Amino acid sequence: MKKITVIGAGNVGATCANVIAHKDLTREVVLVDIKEGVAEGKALDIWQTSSINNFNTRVIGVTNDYLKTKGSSIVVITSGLPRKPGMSRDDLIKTNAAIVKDVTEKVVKYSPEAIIIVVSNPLDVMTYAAYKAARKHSSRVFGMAGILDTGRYKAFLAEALDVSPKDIHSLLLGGHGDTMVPLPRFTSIAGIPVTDLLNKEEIDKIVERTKKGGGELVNLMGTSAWYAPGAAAAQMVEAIVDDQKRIFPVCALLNGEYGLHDVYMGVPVKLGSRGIEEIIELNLNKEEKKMLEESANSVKGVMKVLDDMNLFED
Ligand SMILES: NC(=O)c1ccc[n+]([C@@H]2O[C@H](COP(=O)([O-])OP(=O)(O)OC[C@H]3O[C@@H](n4cnc5c(N)ncnc54)[C@H](O)[C@@H]3O)[C@@H](O)[C@H]2O)c1
Ligand SMILES: O=C(O)C[C@H](O)C(=O)O
Repeated sequence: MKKITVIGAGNVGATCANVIAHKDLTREVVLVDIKEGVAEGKALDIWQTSSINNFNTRVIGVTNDYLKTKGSSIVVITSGLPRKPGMSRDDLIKTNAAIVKDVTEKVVKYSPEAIIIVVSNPLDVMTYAAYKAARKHSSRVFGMAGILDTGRYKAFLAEALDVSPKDIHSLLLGGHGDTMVPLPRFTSIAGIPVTDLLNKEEIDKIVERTKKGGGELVNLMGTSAWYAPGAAAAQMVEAIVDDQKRIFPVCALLNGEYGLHDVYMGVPVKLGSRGIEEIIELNLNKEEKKMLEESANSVKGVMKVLDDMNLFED
């Protein structure tokens, strides 16, 4: 049985631990937070739903006690500030980079073999920071955003078409920001191309709403989303625990794929027990390539801010 740790017991971390427990993937989930009592309380609350929701997974909460995370196979990092209305995800970099570096070093000390899934924002650059801090192969350090972003895209499409979201398949590339690249050309409803079912104007409207999907929720709630993000990270955990070889858009380190180097961004990957087992390269048209390049430039701009912070030796 694999031990799973979730760092950060706030909105996303607690939701993720809760969904993992409901899936009954493992015996033990450790939830860690820096705030005294928060992880302990939420873990106990989740555990007390076990007889109601019919699962065995024991969720244990700890305050900053990494010894309890020892030997974890998978660690999800959600610690860090969420944005407020008027902020971009990139505005979080200074605070969250220091947090992500610190927690990753502690995680790796006690669980050197762990696969790390980063959720903290700005996602692509925080995943890069975790990769630098973890000093392990990039197939074992990656980020969650694409499942969330395609989840939003599918929800909007399901509503527009009045069909089940379960029948919608789609892909998305790029950074987890307003330059993300949803791909209508790779979107189908039970195999039927979406372009046969909706006109360009209707699709464009849904693509634009998807790109700003995080901000829409921040404006509604005063903080960012958690149900879909927590469930999306749990779906990645499930694919790894069960060696499912699922194809998901995941924030991965690119080393030449899509003509990009040394940058973390969303691309389709095969996810299994070894982490990222393959990065899938799509045959993009000129317009899609241009949008991906723009997205990469935007992520690189934020990487420069991280570099200037001099948190890492090399
Ligand atoms: N990748 C995505 O798609 C996605 C989606 C949603 C949220 N996020 C990001 O996830 C992060 C968490 O969001 P949230 O809504 O759960 O925020 P939150 O404020 O509800 O929770 C964050 C938690 O992290 C804890 N924390 C802070 N520093 C810590 C440390 N050093 N060690 C352990 N715990 C620490 C806080 O005490 C808090 O409980 C944010 O950065 C947010 O932007 C990313
Ligand atoms: O939008 C945010 O700040 C949080 C997250 O990245 C999201 O897309 O919900």
